[in-house]
Amino acid sequence: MNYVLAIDQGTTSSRAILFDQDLRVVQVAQQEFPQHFPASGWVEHDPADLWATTVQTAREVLAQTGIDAAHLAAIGITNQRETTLVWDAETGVPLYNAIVWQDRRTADTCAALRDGGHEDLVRATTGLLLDPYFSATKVKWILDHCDGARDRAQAGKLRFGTVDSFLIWNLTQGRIHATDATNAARTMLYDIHKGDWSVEICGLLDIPMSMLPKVHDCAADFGVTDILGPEVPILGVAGDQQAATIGQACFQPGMMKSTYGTGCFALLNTGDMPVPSQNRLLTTIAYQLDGKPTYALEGSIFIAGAVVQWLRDGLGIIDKAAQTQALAEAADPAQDLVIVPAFTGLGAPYWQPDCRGAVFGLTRGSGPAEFARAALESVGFQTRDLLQAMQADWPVAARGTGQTTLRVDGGMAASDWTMQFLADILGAPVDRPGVLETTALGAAWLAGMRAGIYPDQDGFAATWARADQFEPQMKPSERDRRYARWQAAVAATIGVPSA
Ligand SMILES: Nc1ncnc2c1ncn2[C@@H]1O[C@H](COP(=O)(O)OP(=O)(O)O)[C@@H](O)[C@H]1O
Ligand SMILES: O=P(O)(O)OC[C@H](O)CO
Repeated sequence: MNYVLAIDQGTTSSRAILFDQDLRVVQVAQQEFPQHFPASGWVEHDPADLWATTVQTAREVLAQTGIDAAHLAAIGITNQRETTLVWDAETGVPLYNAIVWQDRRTADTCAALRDGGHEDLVRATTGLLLDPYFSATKVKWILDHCDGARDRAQAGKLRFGTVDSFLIWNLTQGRIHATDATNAARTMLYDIHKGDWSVEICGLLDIPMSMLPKVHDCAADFGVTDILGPEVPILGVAGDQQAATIGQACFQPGMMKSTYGTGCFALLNTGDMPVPSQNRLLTTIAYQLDGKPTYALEGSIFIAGAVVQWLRDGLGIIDKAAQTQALAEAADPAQDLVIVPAFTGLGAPYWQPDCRGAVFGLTRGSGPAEFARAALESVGFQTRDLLQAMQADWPVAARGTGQTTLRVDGGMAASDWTMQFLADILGAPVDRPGVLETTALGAAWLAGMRAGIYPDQDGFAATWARADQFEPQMKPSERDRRYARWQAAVAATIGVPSA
C-alpha cells in the first residue's frame, strides 16, 4: 500500500499518474479524446469518452508498472473545472453531453440575469463573474432543453456534477454523489462564505437542490472503487488549477502559482480572507482542509501555450514548441513587434469575448524570429496584467510578504526564454520547481496525506524544491516602456470588434 494513483481528467486528455511513497512520479499514461463543436461557440465532450479514457489510463499505468491495485493506498482526482454533466439518478445515464467550460451558449442567459440586476448577488455570493464560463447556466440550459428534464429534476430523479462528481459516481457505481469545495466554488451555485449551496441562486435559475452533490473537504472520504480490482479508497479531490496551487505548496497568504498550459491560470493565496475583486478577477477557494477554506484570487488567460501552437499549426514557422527558444534569441532587438493573442477574445482582467487578435509594429524586416519572440512575450505581458490586477485588489500582494515569488508550472514553463522574459517584465523573481507535474502531485498528496502515507501540510511544503530561478535583468525604464506599449496594443485591439 505504498502507491497513490492521481487521475487528471483535463480538457483535451485524461492522464493517470502513479506516485510512490516518496511522492515521486513512477509512471504516466495519457489518452486524448475528441472535442465536439456542434455550433459556433459550443464545446462538448462525450461523457463516455471522459469515463473510458479515465479508466483505460488508470489500468494502463498499473499494467505498465506491474503494480497491482492492492498496492494503492488511495486515489486522488483532479479535473477540468466548471464542465457540467447531468445524469439519471437511477441509471447513471447522462441526459446530454458534458458542456465544457469554454462553451459560450449561455451568454444570453447571463446577459438576461445581468439585465435583471442579479450580478451583485452572484458576485457577492460566489466570488465569480456572471459569465457562461461557470456551471450554473449550463445546468439550466440542460434542464431547459432536454425533454422532460425539469420535471424529472423536480421529482429528484436527476443528478448534476462537475467532472470529479461524475467520475466519483461512476467509480463508486452510483453510491456516492459528492464533490469538493474547490469544484463547488466554480459552479456559480455555491456560497463561498457560508460553505454551502446558495438557495437564492438555485431558485433564480430554477435548479432543484436535490440535484446537487454533497460538498466535502479536498482530503476526505469520497467512497471506494473496485474498478481496478481490489477496493481502493478515493481520498483526495481538487479542481486542476487548485490542485496545482496545492502541488506548488502555495500554502501561505501572498504565495502565488501560475500554470502555463494551453491557457494560463494564476492563483494567489489570500489566506482565510475571501478578497473581493475590483479588477475583474475571481474570488475562489484555493483548498479546504479540516473544514477550513483557504481563499484565492484567480486570473484566467485563455491563450498561453496555444500561441506557440499557432506558430506551429497556423503560421508553420516551427515544427516543435521548443524551437521558439532559438528563434526568440535570434530576433532583431531593434524591432518591437507586439502580438495580442485574443484568438477567442480576452480573459482576465479584460473579459472581452468579442475582440480578436492583432499584431502591431510590423516592418519589412519582421520574420519568423520576431513573431516567435512576440508570441512568447505575449504570455509575460498577460501575466503582468493579472499580477497588477491582483496587487490592486489586495495591497498585501503589492507590499510583498517575502513570499510573493511566482511559482510556475505547466508545459510552457519549460521554456527558459519565456520564464526569463516573465521575470523581466514582472520585475520579480520566477521560481520553477523540478517537478512540473504539480497538478497531479497536488491530487496525489491530498489522497496520500489522508491515507496517512504522505507528510502533513508543513512536511509536504518542505519537500517543494526549486530547480531554477529567473531573476529580473531588464532595466526598469525598458520594462515600463515595453509594458506601456503592450497596454496600448490591448486597448487598440479591444477597440476593433470581431467581424
Ligand atoms: N519548450 C516550449 N516552449 C514554448 N512552449 C511550449 C514548450 N513546451 C510546451 N509548450 C507549450 O505548452 C503547452 C502544453 O502544455 P500542457 O501543460 O501540456 O498543456 P495542457 O495541459 O493545457 O494541454 C502547449 O501549448 C505547447 O505549445
Ligand atoms: O483542463 P485544463 O488544464 O485546460 O484546465 C481547465 C481549467 O480547469 C478551466 O477552468
